[in-house]
Amino acid sequence: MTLQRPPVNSLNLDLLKEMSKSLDEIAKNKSKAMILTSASPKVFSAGLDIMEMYKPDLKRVEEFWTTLQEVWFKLFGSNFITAAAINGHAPAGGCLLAMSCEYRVMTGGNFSIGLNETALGIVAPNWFMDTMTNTIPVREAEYALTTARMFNVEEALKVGLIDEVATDKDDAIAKCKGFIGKFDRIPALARSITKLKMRQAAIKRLQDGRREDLNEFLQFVQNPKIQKSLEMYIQSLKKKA
Ligand SMILES: CCCCCCC/C=C/C(=O)SCCNC(=O)CCNC(=O)[C@H](O)C(C)(C)COP(=O)(O)OP(=O)(O)OC[C@H]1O[C@@H](n2cnc3c(N)ncnc32)[C@H](O)[C@@H]1OP(=O)(O)O
Repeated sequence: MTLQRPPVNSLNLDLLKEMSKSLDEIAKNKSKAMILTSASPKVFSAGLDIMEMYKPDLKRVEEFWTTLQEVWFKLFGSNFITAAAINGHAPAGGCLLAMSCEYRVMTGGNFSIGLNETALGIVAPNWFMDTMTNTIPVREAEYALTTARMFNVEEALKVGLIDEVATDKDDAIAKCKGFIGKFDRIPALARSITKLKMRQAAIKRLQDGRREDLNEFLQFVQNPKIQKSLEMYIQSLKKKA
């Protein structure tokens, strides 16, 4: 699955809906595995489209959040094998997508990956945190989340946020295929049940608290202080350009 929403693959409602549909198709056509990557040469995904959260239309932003939850359920909780060929920056929601896969290969270069929400004055939801603690040790996750740490490729490898480094996108995809090939001699049902058991607690937590998570998000997004933080962050992104 190749993300292709220039310039930075930010996740707006339309892209999330497309991803949700594609994940359904992959599950339905009984594909063995999926590799998630990006058509951009330098950005895997810039995370959630901040413009969806800035001065939002309430009905749309509610659909935006529930679709994001759905994409996470379908990706994190998929039966099929998932790997991410991370060929560029992967902040926040971009990092979430990568961490929701079972294996991550990142191309070397001046790219960064991490959950930087606190830098925007916002708090990553519990299920973002759960996805991170499913990937790297809890202590490292707490430190990274509170400090909005963006890891460079070497640091990400060292902490276990990524599994391998690749020279370029083709190499990243080849390495993802290498990971997928490891399951050739493992019975598929045993593999997928094991994966889902390992992920069950995080999945159940969001299933049980889905409405509460949405309400919390809706409150956040209507909070004037959060809106101010988002406005300042958008300005800083524009100034950079
Ligand atoms: C309100 C309650 C919230 C509850 C919790 C929500 C959890 C949130 C999760 C998230 O994912 S929030 C999004 C966090 N993402 C970021 O902080 C990434 C910001 N972007 C960047 O750091 C950089 O753009 C990049 C990804 C490193 C790429 O850099 P590059 O130099 O290649 O591109 P830019 O010139 O910076 O950007 C081009 C263009 O795109 C706009 N843009 C960038 N990121 C986003 C984004 N996430 N959403 C919307 N738009 C984005 C950027 O402003 C530029 O626009 P123009 O100036 O061309 O108009």
